[in-house]
Amino acid sequence: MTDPVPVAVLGARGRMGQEVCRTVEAAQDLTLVAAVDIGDELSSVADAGPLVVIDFTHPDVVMDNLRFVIEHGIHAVVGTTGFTAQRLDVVRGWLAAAPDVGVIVAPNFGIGAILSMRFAELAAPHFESVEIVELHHPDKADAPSGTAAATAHRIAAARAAADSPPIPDATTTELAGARGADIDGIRVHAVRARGLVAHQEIILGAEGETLTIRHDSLNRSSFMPGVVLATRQVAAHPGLTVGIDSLLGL
Ligand SMILES: NC(=O)C1=CN([C@@H]2O[C@H](COP(=O)(O)OP(=O)(O)OC[C@H]3O[C@@H](n4cnc5c(N)ncnc54)[C@H](OP(=O)(O)O)[C@@H]3O)[C@@H](O)[C@H]2O)C=CC1
Ligand SMILES: O=C(O)C1=N[C@H](C(=O)O)C[C@H](O)C1
Repeated sequence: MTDPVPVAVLGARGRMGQEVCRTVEAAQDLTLVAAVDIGDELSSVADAGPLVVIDFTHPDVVMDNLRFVIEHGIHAVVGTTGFTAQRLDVVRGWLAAAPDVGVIVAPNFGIGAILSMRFAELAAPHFESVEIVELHHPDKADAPSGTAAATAHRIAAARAAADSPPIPDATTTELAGARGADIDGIRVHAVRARGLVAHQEIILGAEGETLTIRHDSLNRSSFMPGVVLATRQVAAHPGLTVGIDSLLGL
């Protein structure tokens, strides 16, 4: 039997971090060597000797964390949101100097959420209209969600590849925000309400029919199979991997 993979968790006292620590401790092939949160020294992560760092912190700090981890030759599984195309390019730049290091950045590790994004991408060119509604707990720092932004980018790319016409919208008078955010021409609406965890609807419309693709994360255990899969595989995937679709064969 091989030794368990040493894992450190950043954001360990947070909602996701606590769930990830419990999951790592319960997995026979993984071992938790550091659980770090705000106020702890990042150097304690390197001192603990992890093969993989899992980051669920905050969009404002995740880039500093990633640079530290990559510079120390540690693989990273990142669930923290806030990754723009520019940020991903910066990560690729750091990885160019550390070609053996693997980094997986995924806006959503829930298998159902990942599938729903794929379904939306497939459906979008076949419908005149498409809008996204994401619904989350009110303690969430970022809006719209990373998942919604990624879904919008993928839908827009699929529509562009299919030469889809612009989405119809006759709005000429608007209270700011009423039509949501515009991400690559796709309208994204964010709802925050106590009791919710993480939910998303992609509403597609054509003459005489609508299709609604809905995903619900009812608790944070929904993200754990994807996090564990990425943690097990990241060392075998040097460079930057965005999303875990490829690990799932999608
Ligand atoms: N990819 C996915 O599948 C998922 C992604 N997420 C994303 O993960 C991130 C975290 O979400 P969630 O757990 O709900 O948020 P929380 O606020 O509950 O947890 C974040 C934790 O990170 C801590 N933290 C802040 N700065 C640092 C730092 N510099 N070093 C170490 N820890 C730090 C926070 O401390 P403090 O509270 O004191 O600031 C907090 O304990 C968000 O970006 C969220 O969108 C969430 C769910 C699933
Ligand atoms: O903050 C959350 O809770 C979540 N964040 C991720 C996102 O912004 O997409 C993933 C999931 O929606 C839960």
